[in-house]
Amino acid sequence: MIKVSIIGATGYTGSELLRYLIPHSEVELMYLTSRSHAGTKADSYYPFLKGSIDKQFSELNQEAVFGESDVVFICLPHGHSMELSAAASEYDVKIIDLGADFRLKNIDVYEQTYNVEQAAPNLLKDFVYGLPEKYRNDIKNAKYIANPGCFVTSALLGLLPAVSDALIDEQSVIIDSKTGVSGAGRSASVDKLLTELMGNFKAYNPLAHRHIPEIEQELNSSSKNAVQVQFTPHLLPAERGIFSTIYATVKDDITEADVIDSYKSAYENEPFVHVLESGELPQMKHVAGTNSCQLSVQLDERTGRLLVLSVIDNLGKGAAGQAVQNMNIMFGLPEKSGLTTIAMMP
Ligand SMILES: NC(=O)C1=CN([C@@H]2O[C@H](COP(=O)(O)OP(=O)(O)OC[C@H]3O[C@@H](n4cnc5c(N)ncnc54)[C@H](OP(=O)(O)O)[C@@H]3O)[C@@H](O)[C@H]2O)C=CC1
Ligand SMILES: CC(=O)N[C@@H](CCC(=O)OP(=O)(O)O)C(=O)O
Repeated sequence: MIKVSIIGATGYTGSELLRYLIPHSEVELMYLTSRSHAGTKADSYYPFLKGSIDKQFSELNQEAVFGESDVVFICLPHGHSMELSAAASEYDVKIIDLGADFRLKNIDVYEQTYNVEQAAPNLLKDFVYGLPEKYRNDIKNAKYIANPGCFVTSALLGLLPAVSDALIDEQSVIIDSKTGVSGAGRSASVDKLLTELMGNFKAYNPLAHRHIPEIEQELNSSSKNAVQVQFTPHLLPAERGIFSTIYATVKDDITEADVIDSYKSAYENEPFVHVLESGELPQMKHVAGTNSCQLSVQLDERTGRLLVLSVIDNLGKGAAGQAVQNMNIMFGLPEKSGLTTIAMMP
């Protein structure tokens, strides 16, 4: 059994991890840490876990958590993983960080984007970017994983085949994303109230969202030419889900058959990425609560633009599901272990 602990278990990604890890046949849960609810039973804090778990949250005791676990998921706000990972490096324990502290390889870019100092620069080279569809072989041998951002996952899965196979003008990419509100975490702010969200729809952080450098880092490392993206996120009155509508101009002579071949061959052996058939369109509900990504890929012959619709659950493939997929790969388990949930319909 793999001994697993979660730091920051009371948040949305922490509770989503529990939903995947409790039924996982190879996992033994060790410590679930919380500053604010140490001593509270997990199924009192989260009654949806009644009958599924008999554990309580505890304060973070680094010696116990890092000393007794095989792998620790860090589910804290950005900026908190650097010091913790440095402390963990004294122990024989793997780390999967769901935050952004080790995703950006360029220290200046990280510090400008997140407005904090990179306090553990020596560990950066040891963190593998946790997108299995791109880095599966590196993940197998990794000690530390930087789990990708949620918007970034939807954008990369929607664009990597086109960029790697040089099908599109690399400067023409537009990513128009919509997210459910759980992407912002569990601590409420006024703009996340039901009264502000219901019947409403709005953009935020246009031109400057913190996921832009992460998307460009990963597209550029798969491209011969420099890639630049225009990315605008929007907030939906929904609990979870990301729907990214992606446009890019195709290069001369590229046909729809080239595009479809590229995506089908990139993902034919991927357990969680599904390229839809012609005429099928993805919906957020069809991946809700799962680790799946559904992609619709079309070429508009009239405008010469590729249109990709990429749908994930921000808490699934965008966070906890992908983190469990990475754990499975790191420990040599079947990749779908604990991740076989099917979305609910209706
Ligand atoms: N929500 C999403 O869809 C996604 C989130 N992520 C990333 O995952 C990480 C966790 O996100 P999420 O679960 O949504 O966040 P939440 O805000 O829901 O939970 C974070 C938890 O961390 C603890 N915490 C909060 N502030 C601090 C602090 N200053 N010091 C120590 N602990 C703190 C809190 O637990 P307590 O007070 O009990 O200690 C809280 O429950 C973030 O880095 C986020 O950006 C990544 C992809 C998607
Ligand atoms: C609705 C909302 O606010 N979503 C968050 C993105 C989700 C997130 O947690 O960011 P990471 O994936 O980088 O960790 C945002 O736009 O900043």
